Amino acid sequence: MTDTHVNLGIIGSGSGNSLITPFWDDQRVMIAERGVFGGTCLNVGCIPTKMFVRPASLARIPEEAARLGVEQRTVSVDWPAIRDRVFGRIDPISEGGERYRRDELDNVELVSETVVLDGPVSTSGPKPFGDPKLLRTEDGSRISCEQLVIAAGSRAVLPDIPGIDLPGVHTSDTIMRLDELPARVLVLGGGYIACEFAGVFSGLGSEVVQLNRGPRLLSRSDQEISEAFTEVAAQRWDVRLNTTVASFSPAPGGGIIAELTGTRTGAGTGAGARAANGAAEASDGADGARERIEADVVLVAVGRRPNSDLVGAAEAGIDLLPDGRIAVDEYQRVLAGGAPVPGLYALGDVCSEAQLKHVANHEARVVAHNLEHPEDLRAARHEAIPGAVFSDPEVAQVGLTEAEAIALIGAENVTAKTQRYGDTAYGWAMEDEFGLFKVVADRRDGQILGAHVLGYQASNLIQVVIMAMSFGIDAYTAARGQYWIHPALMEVAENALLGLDVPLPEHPAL
Ligand SMILES: Cc1cc2nc3c(=O)[nH]c(=O)nc-3n(C[C@H](O)[C@H](O)[C@H](O)COP(=O)(O)OP(=O)(O)OC[C@H]3O[C@@H](n4cnc5c(N)ncnc54)[C@H](O)[C@@H]3O)c2cc1C
Ligand SMILES: NC(=O)c1ccc[n+]([C@@H]2O[C@H](COP(=O)([O-])OP(=O)(O)OC[C@H]3O[C@@H](n4cnc5c(N)ncnc54)[C@H](O)[C@@H]3O)[C@@H](O)[C@H]2O)c1
Repeated sequence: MTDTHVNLGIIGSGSGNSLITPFWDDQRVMIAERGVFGGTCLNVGCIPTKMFVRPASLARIPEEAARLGVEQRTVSVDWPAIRDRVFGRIDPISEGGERYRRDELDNVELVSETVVLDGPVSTSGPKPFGDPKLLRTEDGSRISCEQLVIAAGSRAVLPDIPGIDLPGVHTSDTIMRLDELPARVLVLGGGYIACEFAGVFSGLGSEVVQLNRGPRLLSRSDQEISEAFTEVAAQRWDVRLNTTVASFSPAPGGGIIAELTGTRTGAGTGAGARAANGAAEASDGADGARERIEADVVLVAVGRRPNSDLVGAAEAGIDLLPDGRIAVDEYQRVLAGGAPVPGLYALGDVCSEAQLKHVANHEARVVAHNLEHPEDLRAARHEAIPGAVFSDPEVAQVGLTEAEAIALIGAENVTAKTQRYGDTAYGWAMEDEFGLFKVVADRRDGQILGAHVLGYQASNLIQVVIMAMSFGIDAYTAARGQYWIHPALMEVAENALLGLDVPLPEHPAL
């Protein structure tokens, strides 16, 4: 590649790819992608994982049907067919997107390799974009960018455990492409990714053992929801809490042996747990030897780190947060020495606290506007960011947990209501046993501070509270200012809102 100058440079083809709007049709654009075109969400994240979640949920239906007097059987699970359906749809989208960027746009150059910042960034220079931002490719070519966006994402953290590099030890990047459904899966971690894959593999019929370092799964969720999720998960697969892995080693007949460390508490009691306990080689007997678990594959899901190092951010003098994220201001402008670098933006996992696709996409819309309108910058909105864990059961949340609300405004000013699905009409129809819809609000004015949902369709049911929070609708008005279809499951949200101890507005809706 020869040295070149572009009006817009973009590092990363995930949400970064959406920045190339028609505005740039007559200007030079360079987009760099070191991996598979389209980024995490499309290729190894949100989309394929949820395409596995759906068949896993279907495979579990007989358990629920039996409670309602219907006998069904999941006869078989065809892993290669499920996998090929997922990637048969995704891979062509990635390939088509790459082809379009590479071949069909005269003004856009796709650089399919790692690019890094070449030298320190400058907070001065001519208005409005400052000094050019310089990049270096692997072959040493230089790209000078009038404006540059770092949308370099994040990658799985691999803890320093002996044997972590054995072939049977996977991250979410590789585990979905396995040749066959593993009979025994060991999942390390208790967050989003670990809980989603534990749900998928146990639903499809694998024996799953999930190890978490802390005392609860989804420990950043509201405590009541996290405890309830941990309890239900432990009935479906084997959950080991306060436990991690000291080492991995190859098992004699293939597979992996994990040597555990930590106190073993909270082990599951349900069908999945019993099956998986059978696969565990408990050997922490009187001799003090550590317990060992043998599995066909291991999934390591203990967090993701921002890719700021892969773009040479520290070397270029960019401010980094303690966890390695690039520091940005409210307009998504990258900071150096505490000051914004003109014409240099970051978005998505490389800079955001919430590593979520809808956040990366919102920030991309903000950055797209700011690139095109440098004299009319718009700020990103980071309030009421929702998230959902598509495990079995689902968990969804928005805003503050009850504990966070108490810490912020004092226990005397917080009201919370947890409505059980099972105490609503549709919950009776479902014979629901564990679903919860919790709302947290400010007792003084009824402002909704957060919502936390566990159970069927949690990711959809929560949207009504996200909307109320986003538009500043108080809890009473959200509940009584609209009709709720009877007897839809959504009544669980209405009942939770009505159960809060909040003042009535001046003219309360009836
Ligand atoms: C298994 C899994 C499931 C997920 N499920 C969900 C979900 O259900 N809902 C949700 O909201 N979020 C989910 N997420 C999170 C979501 O995928 C991310 O938040 C989102 O994709 C981040 O987008 P991004 O554009 O910031 O980064 P990415 O999409 O990761 O794009 C960054 C790109 O930059 C490239 N790159 C990095 N450095 C360089 C360099 N120096 N030179 C050239 N290229 C470079 C990378 O190769 C990468 O392709 C999931 C994540 C995972 C891993
Ligand atoms: N549905 C979604 O929106 C979705 C799905 C997947 C991923 N994501 C995003 O990706 C991010 C990363 O996901 P993640 O699950 O890897 O990380 P996470 O930060 O959500 O959870 C990491 C978990 O691993 C545990 N842990 C850490 N070190 C450990 C060790 N050595 N042994 C055992 N347990 C250990 C932690 O206690 C924690 O429970 C999420 O925070 C989320 O933002 C979102």
